[in-house]
Amino acid sequence: MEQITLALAKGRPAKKTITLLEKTGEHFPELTEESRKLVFHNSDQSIKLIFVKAVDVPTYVEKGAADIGIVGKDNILESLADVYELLDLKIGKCKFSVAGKANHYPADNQKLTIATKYPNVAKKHFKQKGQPIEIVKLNGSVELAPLIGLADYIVDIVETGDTLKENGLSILEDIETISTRLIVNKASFATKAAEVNQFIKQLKSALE
Ligand SMILES: Nc1ncnc2c1ncn2[C@@H]1O[C@H](COP(=O)(O)OP(=O)(O)OP(=O)(O)O)[C@@H](O)[C@H]1O
Ligand SMILES: O=P(O)(O)OC[C@H]1O[C@H](OP(=O)(O)OP(=O)(O)O)[C@H](O)[C@@H]1O
Repeated sequence: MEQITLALAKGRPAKKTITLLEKTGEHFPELTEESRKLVFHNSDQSIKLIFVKAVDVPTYVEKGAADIGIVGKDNILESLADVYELLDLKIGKCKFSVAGKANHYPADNQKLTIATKYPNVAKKHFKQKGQPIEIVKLNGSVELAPLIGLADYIVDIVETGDTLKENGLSILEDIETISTRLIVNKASFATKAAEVNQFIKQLKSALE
């Protein structure tokens, strides 16, 4: 059996993903919550685990630097990466929504300014609606943009809705539901079929 490289998103979803991984029966002896290491191996060295910034996971997988990636659907959609998405891990659940100070769009078809961490997702959504937009790409605190007049609306992740509520914003539309997914490099899916399928099988039973 060949070794597979598994890229995990660092940050918010990592803890639940690691718990799930441990449930597959694979043990990573050096992996602890405090560790700052970025590369780990399981006991029989069949899996190399690498920790990558969430937004970079689809790139690692598309380029073949990792055979498998575990990352939020938000990052997969935004990356436009050409990978197979094979499993929904049903964790990290949230959604993409459009929000603003007003709970409706202007009556005319005027160009709207949209602030977001996810320009590709926002462009695709408004293109489908035939709504002209201009994107303001931000890297966080997106809810601030409509409050200070930087944008008319935002496209952002909503989980509990608390951030919107506490900033006086309302949802105009939901775009898509998000959860953590397993993605696979297209070449690896052919050349390491046995290894990849075995890992997916283990994850599926850990999910039951
Ligand atoms: N309430 C939420 N807000 C943001 N992301 C969430 C939420 N709930 C689940 N997620 C998932 O967690 C991922 C974000 O994790 P995290 O915030 O650690 O990453 P990040 O945005 O890359 O972090 P950083 O702030 O370091 O840039 C998202 O890609 C999404 O799939
Ligand atoms: O609906 P809620 O439960 O309030 O969660 C949604 C918020 O969480 C995320 O921000 P994050 O904490 O990642 O901070 P950021 O501003 O750096 O993106 C997201 O961008 C929203 O702002």
